[in-house]
Amino acid sequence: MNPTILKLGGSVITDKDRAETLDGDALDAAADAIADAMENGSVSGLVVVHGGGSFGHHHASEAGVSTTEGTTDAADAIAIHGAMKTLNQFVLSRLHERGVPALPVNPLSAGARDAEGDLDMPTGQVATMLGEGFVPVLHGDVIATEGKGITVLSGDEIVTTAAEQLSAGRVGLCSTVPGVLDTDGDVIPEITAFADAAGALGGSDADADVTGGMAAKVRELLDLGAPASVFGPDDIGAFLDGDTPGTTIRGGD
Ligand SMILES: Nc1ncnc2c1ncn2[C@@H]1O[C@H](COP(=O)(O)OP(=O)(O)OP(=O)(O)O)[C@@H](O)[C@H]1O
Ligand SMILES: C=C(C)CCOP(=O)(O)O
Repeated sequence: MNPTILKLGGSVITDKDRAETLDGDALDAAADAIADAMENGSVSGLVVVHGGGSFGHHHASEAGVSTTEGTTDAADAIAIHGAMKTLNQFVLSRLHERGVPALPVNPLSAGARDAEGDLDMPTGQVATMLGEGFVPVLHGDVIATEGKGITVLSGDEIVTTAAEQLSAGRVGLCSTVPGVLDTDGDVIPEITAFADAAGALGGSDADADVTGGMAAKVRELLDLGAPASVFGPDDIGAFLDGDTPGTTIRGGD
């Protein structure tokens, strides 16, 4: 099976400017699109990953923790991780309400980074869940990091790692924007090098973002040996049905 990996941006399913605030309507719409695609057979194996939005980013920002800055304070780690599990529970419930057999996978308990920052995240449990017909739902999290305590692991990094290890057939990242935008605000159809969009690329509009917004997303996806789509919330259904909405990012093989 070559599963489809779909990331729901934290900025889509939460109000990123207000701490621990869900965007229930946006999450319902995303869950509807996923349930419809499962029901009509457009996707067989699906892995969902969601970002932090105002749950993870708010607590990480308060604690001064990012993908590179760590902490050895267990209370800070649990504040960030606990908020992500709360958001994960919301995502699971909305999927369950629609009959999607979603199961949680918490990265803190499943992986680590070495002193060079390289991520080791085994995905055997995800593959077995897929084989048994479940929809694994992973999320951005904190992760033990050699020499730094814990650091933040972004949902985007989980997407690229899982895509490689599971030989994903399709990879899609849903954010608040309809794709990667150029300096005129138009969607760039295809990016094959960072220079294609560098002039327009920035971080997230949200003050509390600790993982680098669109610029970090594009860098991450260029490292992936398979094409990935970046699109907005209205295009989740189209992506799951096999279209390539928004921006296609093609890195080297
Ligand atoms: N050139 C660009 N094109 C599109 N978005 C851009 C660009 N430059 C900066 N951005 C910002 O990047 C944001 C997307 O990154 P962000 O990290 O917020 O995404 P997300 O994955 O949806 O959320 P989260 O990180 O919480 O999961 C957009 O909402 C926009 O504010
Ligand atoms: C802030 C935390 C804990 C996760 C961040 O994941 P992202 O929103 O995908 O960048």
